Amino acid sequence: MFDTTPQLDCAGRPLKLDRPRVVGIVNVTPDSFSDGGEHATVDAAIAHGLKLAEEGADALDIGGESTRPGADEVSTDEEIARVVPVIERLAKETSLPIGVDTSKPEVMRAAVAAGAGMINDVYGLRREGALDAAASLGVPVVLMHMLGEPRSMQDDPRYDDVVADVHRFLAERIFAAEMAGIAKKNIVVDPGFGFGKTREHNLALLAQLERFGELGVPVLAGLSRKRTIGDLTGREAPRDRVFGSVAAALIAAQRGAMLLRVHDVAATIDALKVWNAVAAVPMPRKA
Ligand SMILES: Nc1nc2ncc(COP(=O)(O)OP(=O)(O)O)nc2c(=O)[nH]1
Repeated sequence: MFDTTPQLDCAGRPLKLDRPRVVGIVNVTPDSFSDGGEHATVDAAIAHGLKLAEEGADALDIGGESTRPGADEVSTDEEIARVVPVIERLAKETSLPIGVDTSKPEVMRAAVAAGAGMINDVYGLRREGALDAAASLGVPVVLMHMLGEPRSMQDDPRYDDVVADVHRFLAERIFAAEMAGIAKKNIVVDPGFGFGKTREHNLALLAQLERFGELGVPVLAGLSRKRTIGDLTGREAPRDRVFGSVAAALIAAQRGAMLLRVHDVAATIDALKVWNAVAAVPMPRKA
């Protein structure tokens, strides 16, 4: 009997989507909003990736350029120098699917050559050459919504209807990806929490996350340690936003997210274990 459970084939490393899966974040950056500088060196990032794998992450996402509002641009060479050694070592020392969080085609190619099996692009493959690079690499892609550019996206984000607008954008990016030769089974979408959104926009997107399931591809949610969590909980420091982040991850899972991109892997996995146990309980037939 064929196993019909959807899964992503990340360069030979399967990521089964039979239940919400946890993607651990490894930022090899000096200035990430969430953990800037904590894992900025290659060795520190590798150690952090191994720790997240130990904690039970289902996949890792390696980023070499901060995408926070106002972040400094990183050159292609610098970004490659940051992520490739980390990807190489983590691909060797773990059996986890490894994503690269980049928008640059050259970084995508170098990362996949080093062992990455998924491309996570906050620009939704809109940069010059990105669609063709991703199509030629043949690995799953995460298409995320962002309003404008990181530098200015939070200045004064406005939408007619944020859920409908983001939904339309993602539908267009799925179409563009398929036209470029990316198979639909290799496409994941992400509403891009915090990428040109106010707190109200982020809450509307989370409340109506199920709408994105209509696009026919898995949904990834990345709320971990973000400003909206901080605003709601009064936790100024990102590392103090674990409980709020876990709550948001659970809500996203309940509303259809199959991939949860988080910093706090162990805490999120514990919460999902409780959620999965309850989700597995057979419910009595409705009369
Ligand atoms: N698909 C996806 N990718 C993302 N990459 C970075 C960040 C920002 O978070 P972080 O990586 O912790 O910070 P920084 O970009 O400052 O490194 N958020 C997302 C997200 O929500 N979705």
